[in-house]
Amino acid sequence: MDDAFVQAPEHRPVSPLAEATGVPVIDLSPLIAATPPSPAVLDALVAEVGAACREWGFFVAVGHGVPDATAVRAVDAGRAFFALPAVSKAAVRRTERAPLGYYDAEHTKNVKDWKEVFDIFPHELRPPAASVDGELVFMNKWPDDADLPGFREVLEEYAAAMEELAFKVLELIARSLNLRPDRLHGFFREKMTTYMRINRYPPCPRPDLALGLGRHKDSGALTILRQDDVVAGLDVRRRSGEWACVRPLPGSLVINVGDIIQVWSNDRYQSVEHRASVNQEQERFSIPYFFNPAMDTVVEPLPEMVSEERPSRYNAYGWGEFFCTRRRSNFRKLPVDNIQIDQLRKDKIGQE
Ligand SMILES: O=C(O)CCC(=O)C(=O)O
Ligand SMILES: [Fe+2]
Repeated sequence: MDDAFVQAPEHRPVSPLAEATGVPVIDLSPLIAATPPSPAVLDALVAEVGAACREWGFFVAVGHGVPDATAVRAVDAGRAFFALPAVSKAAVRRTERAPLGYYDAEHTKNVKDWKEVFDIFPHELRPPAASVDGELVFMNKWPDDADLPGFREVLEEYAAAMEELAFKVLELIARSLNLRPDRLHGFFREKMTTYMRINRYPPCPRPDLALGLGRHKDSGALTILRQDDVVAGLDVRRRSGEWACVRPLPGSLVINVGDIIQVWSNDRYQSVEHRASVNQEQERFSIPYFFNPAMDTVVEPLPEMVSEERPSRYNAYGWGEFFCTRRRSNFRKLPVDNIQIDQLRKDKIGQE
């Protein structure tokens, strides 16, 4: 196996993984019922979501209202895309300037991931007419409709369902932090940098040495992940340092808070490390939806989350620059690791 894929010994998959995951399973069905939930039911749901974000940074959502058929069509569309001949995939390959589309050489913490991906922006960002040199172009690259009829429509339908759910979860999170229900919505109204990805992790001859996706924290606000219904692979890092496998639960969606919610909440909620393991026998598919704010968002602890007893723990940073730097660096192996959110901490605790 190519050395580029080999993880440092301390980050190689360990076996056996923690048996029971313990990641909370939360039933969101009160949110999608024909009649709005009673205050008591809503309060109970908000408390559950708050506890999961505080203690795990992750939860598994059921009763989320996204029709299974919509998700299954999206996974099948992904499967068909990756099965296309290399030349068709190369036609929509990501470039340094236009970082959406197909890619098979992403690195996480400078080690190559055992995967191929296809990325779209559900709301494309058209470059301004007088585009600055080097500015990234977030326009989708769709495969030829003759190769893959209906591909685009299926993914757009799935992305629309994700967006609807993302705003509902955002409201639950705002409520759980004692904020106005729509307090966070404004960050996502215009020019949002939300993107959706289809991951394919091929079978790997040395799953003990490589990872489908190296350990990382999601840098955006929220991630909603449709895992493979059958093939396990998502591992979440516990405070103990142990990796726990989030076993597939058909029809569920795995939701986690990213670095931005950690910062907005001034550390009340945590963005937790996770990774994708691979195996020798079966390919695995997953579809993360990264719900990210507008390009011009300045991320810092919300004033409501800061007090004399709990001063702001982070320096403000420009999300657009952070995001674009990441997209650029994913393009190739760098001599240093990417900037991590902990480097923006005022106290630098936990800095790697
Ligand atoms: O494929 C998975 O299970 C995890 C994907 C993920 O964490 C990511 O793409 O950021
Ligand atoms: Fe992730």
